[in-house]
Amino acid sequence: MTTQHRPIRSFVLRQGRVSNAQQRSFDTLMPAFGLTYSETTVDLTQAFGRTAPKILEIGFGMGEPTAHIAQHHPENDYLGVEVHMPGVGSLLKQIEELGLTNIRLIQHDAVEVLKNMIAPATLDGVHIFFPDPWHKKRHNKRRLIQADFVSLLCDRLKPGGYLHVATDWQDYAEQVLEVLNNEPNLINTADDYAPKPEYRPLTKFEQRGLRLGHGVWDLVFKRK
Ligand SMILES: C[S@@+](CC[C@H](N)C(=O)[O-])C[C@H]1O[C@@H](n2cnc3c(N)ncnc32)[C@H](O)[C@@H]1O
Repeated sequence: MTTQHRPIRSFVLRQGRVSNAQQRSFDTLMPAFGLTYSETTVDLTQAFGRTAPKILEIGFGMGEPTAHIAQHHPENDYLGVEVHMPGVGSLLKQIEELGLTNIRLIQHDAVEVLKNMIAPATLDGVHIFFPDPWHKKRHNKRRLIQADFVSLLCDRLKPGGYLHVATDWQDYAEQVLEVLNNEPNLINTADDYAPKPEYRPLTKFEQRGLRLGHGVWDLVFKRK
């Protein structure tokens, strides 16, 4: 176990302009796989056209883990929320290439989506992989995982549903652990950090980081 603070992936994610291919995927596939943000709750059964476990992913970035997980778990439906348009285009392209039918996307702020579009007790799981670390002390308050946000997540999770957070910043991991431990509606599935669940793929950045001795922390909690 390492105690370094260097990020493995956070700065690797390309936050650049939308490529032509991403734009094309966005234009052609968003009508089929995208949900428009609205201030009324969405019927997820209708949106996916079937009854199946519904997993929300917040901030999927370029979407490789999302596509991988959806491909290997066709029994589940995955709702991805991301603000970054090249990422949305990139995941749509993977949906097309892999022929996936169990992903829907919303390009919007996930906090507003949770508040307004997701009905209470509807989610079977929530994935938050490598949330922006906001590593400067004065920016820590911008971090997504805070007590109010976690309480909102708990309200939207079904009893028995899970929350899975992964981060490569040790001090963020410690903060997440503290916030989740303090949420009365959650119970830790491990003593503190969890082993990486089988479904979360190791990306090449993570593999490289692990080879260099950097750490990644998974936290998996269950809704009571
Ligand atoms: C460090 S990246 C990680 C991306 C991806 N999960 C991964 O593992 O590669 C964090 C992502 O969260 C997205 N994000 C941050 N705040 C968000 C919010 N409030 N709603 C939706 N997406 C958000 C950012 O646009 C960014 O793509």
